[in-house]
Amino acid sequence: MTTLSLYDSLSRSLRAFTPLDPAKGVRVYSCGPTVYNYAHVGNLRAYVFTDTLSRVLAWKGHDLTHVINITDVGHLTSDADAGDDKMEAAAKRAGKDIWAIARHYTDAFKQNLADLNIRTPTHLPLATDHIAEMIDFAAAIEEEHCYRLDSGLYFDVTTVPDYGRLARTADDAGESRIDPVAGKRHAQDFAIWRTSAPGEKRQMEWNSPWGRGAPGWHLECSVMSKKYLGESFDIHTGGIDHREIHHPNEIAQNQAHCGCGDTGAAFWMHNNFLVERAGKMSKSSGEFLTLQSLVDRGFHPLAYRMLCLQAHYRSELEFSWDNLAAAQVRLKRLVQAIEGLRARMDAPQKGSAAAYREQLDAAVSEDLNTPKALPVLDALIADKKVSPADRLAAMKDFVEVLGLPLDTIKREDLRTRPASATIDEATIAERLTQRQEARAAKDFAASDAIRDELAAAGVEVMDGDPLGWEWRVTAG
Ligand SMILES: Nc1ncnc2c1ncn2[C@@H]1O[C@H](COP(=O)(O)OP(=O)(O)OP(=O)(O)O)[C@@H](O)[C@H]1O
Ligand SMILES: [Zn+2]
Repeated sequence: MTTLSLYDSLSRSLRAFTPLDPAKGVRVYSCGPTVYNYAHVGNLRAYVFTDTLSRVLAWKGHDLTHVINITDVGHLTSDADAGDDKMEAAAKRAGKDIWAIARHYTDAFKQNLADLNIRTPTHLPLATDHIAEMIDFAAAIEEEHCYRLDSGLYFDVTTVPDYGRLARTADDAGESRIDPVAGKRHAQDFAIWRTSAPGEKRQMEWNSPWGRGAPGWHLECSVMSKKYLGESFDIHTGGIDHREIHHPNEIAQNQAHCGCGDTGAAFWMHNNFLVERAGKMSKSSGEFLTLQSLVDRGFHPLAYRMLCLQAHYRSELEFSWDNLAAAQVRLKRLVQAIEGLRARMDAPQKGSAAAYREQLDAAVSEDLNTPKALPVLDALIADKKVSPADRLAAMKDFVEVLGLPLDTIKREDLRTRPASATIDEATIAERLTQRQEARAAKDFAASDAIRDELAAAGVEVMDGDPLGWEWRVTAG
């Protein structure tokens, strides 16, 4: 197979990937969701990306350990040291038990992963299950790297070499984004333990050598990556917002803890944003799209996966309903073509499909270039010089690598009804049969009446549709 090259944000270059310690397989850590709300589809782009990464690694024969953590404490409303804990703020707003909120959104996140055919990571650890280890980690670096303030234990970023090398904004403009905390030695110093203010009522707090309080968000990832993957592991991922503050701070803690220059991961990889016309999709800004809201509009979750795969993970991707609809059509065309191949399995053997596997390998080995791999799949499915059976066999590699379950998904699965539709599939099928009968009997008044009835229920009849779709829902 071709050597895999991956873009490392720290060296700002494409580098050939080889496992740090082949005996340990490949170890990957991905910053997980903050479970104070549903993940928006932008957040989910980050996990489609990590899933592509882990699928490519597994396909190339690596034994993978993948961690996605659940941030159920510590992430403040600003990535810098200011604001409320996002979890506490959400619980207060909803007047609910914070643990119930965390559980609810964690379950919803797991469902999102399943719906997008994202492989279940090896570990999905909760930050709140690792408080004792976080306290140990902080205690171990306290003397040489930290100082105490009334508001908590702070990390002095000048105690490690090259702080902020990862960030693109480690200049004056960047620093100004960090809100001041009284007494901090340097603007970029950050809390690794936040002590509850006198009179502050937190639902989640723990005793520590620095008073009752909660861990800092950056500390969690250093502790959980070290626990599940070791002090040095292969790849750390996150969205590009993490390149600026969260990951530089994780790196600083890792360097402090190992007492060496090691940043923790051999590769630091970042996916670009899903944006809307108005800008980055963001949970904190209030309005955002969940996977369920796409389903409610009649889209299959895998249409969203297809949309993600059509863009390179390091490019910005613009979300629009038209783009999503086009991705769903592309998926439908593939599924329809594959159903056609399945009907012709006894056709005689012809040329070989081996070249397609090589082209797939070449595309994804080039920093996971999925937009380049998709046309290879189209070409394979359409190649009349290869027998249908061989095309279907060769397709399995694409299924594995791209995570589109083309071997099991059916056309009907892709015909999702919007939640607002007032009619079910069986009724639609029944009406369409009656309409065909009316047309056969040249009773066009009856046939038109049925079409109008369906239109009123949000279903458009598609006569002569080349995809053989018969009907579709009108955007509801
Ligand atoms: N619009 C986006 N496009 C792609 N990835 C994103 C986007 N927004 C956030 N991410 C990534 O999603 C992952 C989960 O982030 P997390 O749940 O902590 O988001 P958040 O900071 O609470 O949400 P937001 O930034 O939307 O307020 C992170 O890797 C983050 O970098
Ligand atoms: Zn993290």
